Amino acid sequence: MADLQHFGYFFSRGFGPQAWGRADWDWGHDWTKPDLYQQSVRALEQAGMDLVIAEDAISLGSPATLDLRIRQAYGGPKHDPLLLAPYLFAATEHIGIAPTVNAGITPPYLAARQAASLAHLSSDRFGLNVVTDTGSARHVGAAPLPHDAAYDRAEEWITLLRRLWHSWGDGYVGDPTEWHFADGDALDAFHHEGAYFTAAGPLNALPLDSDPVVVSPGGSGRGLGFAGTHSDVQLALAPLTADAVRSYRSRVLTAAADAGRTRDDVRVLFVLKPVVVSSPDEADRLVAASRHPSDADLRAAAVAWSSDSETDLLALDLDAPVPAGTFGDHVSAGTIRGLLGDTPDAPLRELLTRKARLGRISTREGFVGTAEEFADFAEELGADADNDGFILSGDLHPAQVYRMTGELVPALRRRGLLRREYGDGGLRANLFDF
Ligand SMILES: Cc1cc2nc3c(=O)[nH]c(=O)nc-3n(C[C@H](O)[C@H](O)[C@H](O)COP(=O)(O)O)c2cc1C
Repeated sequence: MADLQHFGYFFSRGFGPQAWGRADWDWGHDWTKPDLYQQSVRALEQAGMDLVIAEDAISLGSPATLDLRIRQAYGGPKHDPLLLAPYLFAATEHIGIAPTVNAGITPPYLAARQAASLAHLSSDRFGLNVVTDTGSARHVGAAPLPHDAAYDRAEEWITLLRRLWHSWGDGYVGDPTEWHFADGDALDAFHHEGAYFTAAGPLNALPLDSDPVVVSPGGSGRGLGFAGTHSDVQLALAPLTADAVRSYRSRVLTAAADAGRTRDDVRVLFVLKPVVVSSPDEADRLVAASRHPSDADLRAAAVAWSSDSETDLLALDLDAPVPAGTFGDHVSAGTIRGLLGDTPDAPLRELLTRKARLGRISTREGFVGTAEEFADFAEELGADADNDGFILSGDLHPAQVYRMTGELVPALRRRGLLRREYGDGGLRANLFDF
């Protein structure tokens, strides 16, 4: 039997129109109502997932590219996943829920209080996915910060949240025989004036047995440093070869060691979007069909990348390289790299063709395969790269969840890679019990 790994789900479109543009839309769920998400998280809990992470952005993006962002609902609308979390907790017992919270948007006192309230309500199943996007600063009257300064601010933010969560010290007594609720003198009425925030303690929420779980997704040097220092889970995006996984893990674990933490204090979970099919022949057929994408396939890829890059790729010449200066300052370097790769001079048609092409998991060229082939792959990365586990990514829609996990869960369980039961300690225990 292989060692157990950790599995979770990234609700990658955020709290928006799940399945829009796909046949699953005709299941007729109303994406603005809780039932769709409650059904999905129940299925994911039955599947033994540690947690569900909800993507979010508070903005529809640059005013110049609003139509690109919403025409196919790639960039919005998005409702606030923090407010969806209580509905998901009410529908489940063990799985953790980690909505995205932007450290530049939600003031630290408010974030600490919301997180503490949700951690109590859910019996410690709450986590926060801390992001540093600065493009939406204008919506709250803040100045956008450069990349590294946004991480400086996020470090100050999370340090303040922890100070607030601990601001009752051992002042909570809770003794009804003496009607003695708490010792005010033990509370930390601190005043913080930092580079980015002014805030005062103590928090007016009851202390917690353990801090809410902190998730982070940033993949730059600063992002991995933040993960090593502050996070319980790194939502990792990297090529899924043993070498790349080992190298990514070691960068996070080195940062953890530098911060006085150990490899057992942080889980590095790699994002994976599997296309699980029922036979190797079917997988081969899908991959072969994608070798020569149709104009409609290229257009769909162009629409998706236009939204992600907030740049109208549909207006460009398909048979010429993307002209220098096409991407404005608002576009993330990671997104540009994701599209251009190592070939910035390739014609756009070739770039989009690559994006539309699929590959087989059995040859490690892509993510199309049978459940057994995925289980082989997960087992191999566990053995060869000491991988902690994976975050599956997709819409939070029951049809999509079952399509992805229906055959995968039994295959992973037969290998001993996926839990069959939960402990009782909430999200932190899900992540650190093994
Ligand atoms: C897998 C993954 C998920 C992310 N999810 C979000 C998100 O939900 N909301 C957001 O604003 N940014 C999200 N980001 C962006 C990061 O928070 C960060 O702003 C961006 O990656 C830039 O930081 P970096 O240069 O350290 O990667 C995500 C990034 C990755 C790789």
